[in-house]
Amino acid sequence: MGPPKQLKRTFLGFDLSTQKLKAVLLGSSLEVVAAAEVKFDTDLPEFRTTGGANAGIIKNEYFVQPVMWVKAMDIVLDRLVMQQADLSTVAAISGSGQQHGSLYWSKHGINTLQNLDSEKFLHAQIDDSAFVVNRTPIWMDATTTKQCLEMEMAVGGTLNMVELTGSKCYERFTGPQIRKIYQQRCHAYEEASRISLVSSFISSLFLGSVAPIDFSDGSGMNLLDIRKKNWSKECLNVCAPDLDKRLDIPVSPNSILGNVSPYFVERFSFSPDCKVAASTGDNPSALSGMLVGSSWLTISLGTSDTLMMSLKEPLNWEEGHILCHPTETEEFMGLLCFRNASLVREEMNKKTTGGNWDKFNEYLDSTPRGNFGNMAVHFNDMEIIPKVQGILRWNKEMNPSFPDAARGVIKFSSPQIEIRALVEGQMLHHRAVAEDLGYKFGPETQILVTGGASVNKSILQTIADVFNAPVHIQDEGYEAALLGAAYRSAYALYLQEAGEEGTPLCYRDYILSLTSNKLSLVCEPHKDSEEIYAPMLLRYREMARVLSNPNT
Ligand SMILES: Nc1ncnc2c1ncn2[C@@H]1O[C@H](COP(=O)(O)OP(=O)(O)O)[C@@H](O)[C@H]1O
Ligand SMILES: O=C(CO)[C@@H](O)[C@H](O)COP(=O)(O)O
Repeated sequence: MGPPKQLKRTFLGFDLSTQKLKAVLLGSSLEVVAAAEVKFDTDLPEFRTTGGANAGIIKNEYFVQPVMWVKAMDIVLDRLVMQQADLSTVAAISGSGQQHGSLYWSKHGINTLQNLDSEKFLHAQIDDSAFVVNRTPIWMDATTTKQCLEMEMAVGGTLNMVELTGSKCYERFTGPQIRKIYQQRCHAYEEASRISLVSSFISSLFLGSVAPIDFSDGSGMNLLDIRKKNWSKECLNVCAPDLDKRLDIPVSPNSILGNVSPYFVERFSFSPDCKVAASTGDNPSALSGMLVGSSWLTISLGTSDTLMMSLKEPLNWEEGHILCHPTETEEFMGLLCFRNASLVREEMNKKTTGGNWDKFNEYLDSTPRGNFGNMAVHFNDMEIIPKVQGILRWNKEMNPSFPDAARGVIKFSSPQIEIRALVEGQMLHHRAVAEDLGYKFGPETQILVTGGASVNKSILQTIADVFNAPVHIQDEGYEAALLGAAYRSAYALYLQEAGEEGTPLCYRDYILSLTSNKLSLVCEPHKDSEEIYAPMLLRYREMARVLSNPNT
């Protein structure tokens, strides 16, 4: 007799983020059984991405070809199989997707999705003709200022948009992006039978039909009423005509959407009973993968740097975002996203050390906290908060009464000082934005960091010092967004199986009852951190102001 069914169960999670598609297979104790990834720049060079994205000819325009993501799915599944991953044991699947990006399905594409031939690769079937927009906008795109203004004006102003959807209109949010396509490529909009987010696209592939959008990732569109957890008719109307049909009704991120499509049963031996759960955005998924209490601040250092926190009630933030919570579905999450993050650190690393992170850390560690008064703000691309672009360096004498130097013409005297000024400047920026929105850092603050750069202890130490709080990482060694996807699939299945009977455990209790994934304290702030960084926070704010208004 084989082991009981429960013991053989595994859970499959995907994270389709900016630079990679990652997959993880978790066993019944949520331990990692197999993992694989596909890096777009290097594994799929034919798509010519840099940092996972294609830059357009217009300033601040970024897109990808959706077929790249389909091809990546073919490869990542093959890589799992090569590791002897037994996909017949998968009980449920879910995904995490970079937020805000959108895909526009043609009628033909939907038909293909529903009738996949298991003898062929996905990308040989779901090809360019499956989408009516083949340069599909992703979160890095910031070309929709006009549409943002129009949408806000049509709902009665910025505050009304914030009150309704949890965010003012942001260029990368999906609503303004859809409106731009409707205005500039009216024919393509008309031909688009359905619109997916990157997250719901992952579920769609496995379901064999276009999956609904979950209301946590749906909160990143400027279209969802975050209190009602449904589309706001007002926002849909001011965005584009007949949008409700193209979006379908949003669902809870804890939903099971159906069984895996026959394609995966025939090609990869998935069980026909394997369930496909709703996928969600990578930041909500990261919060789901970080099993901490609501008082923790969580930080993801992915392509973007993001700060996330759980909130009982939605706040009316004029900057930043309030999203529906991905697991405690009556609650909310706060999200602050910063564009100038890993790619800026990476560029500095290339320039100063030829791309050697060990050397980068050696340089960072060789300079004192506070950097002898040298500070920098690096907004290489237009930052999200504040909406400013440019680089500014100040040494200790520099202040706003030296406007010429303030324009960033001076470079520091050594790579060591450059690197510390960059990393301290980024973290001061993140802290200042959070504080300015009312987030209180105090002796009780604890931070959990995830994302690609969370392996870097010297950056984590700078975070501990600038935020004056202990920094932890998860022991598992996999990123929280990816783990969160697999965890959520397990929970969605548990809820479905619990049915109407009894009171099911809440997400955190259920996941903690299965997993032994622990946190490790990696860095404590130095005793004099507040003394050093409190005045630098004030100086950072002044630098951001000067950068916004160079003539003042
Ligand atoms: N040792 C390191 N130190 C600092 N940053 C690192 C290190 N290793 C990887 N990274 C950064 O991690 C980023 C990728 O993070 P990841 O979370 O995988 O991105 P995404 O999820 O957005 O695709 C890279 O851009 C790289 O700069
Ligand atoms: O735009 C946002 C959040 O609002 C970004 O955080 C994207 O969700 C991309 O995430 P990463 O690939 O950087 O993890």
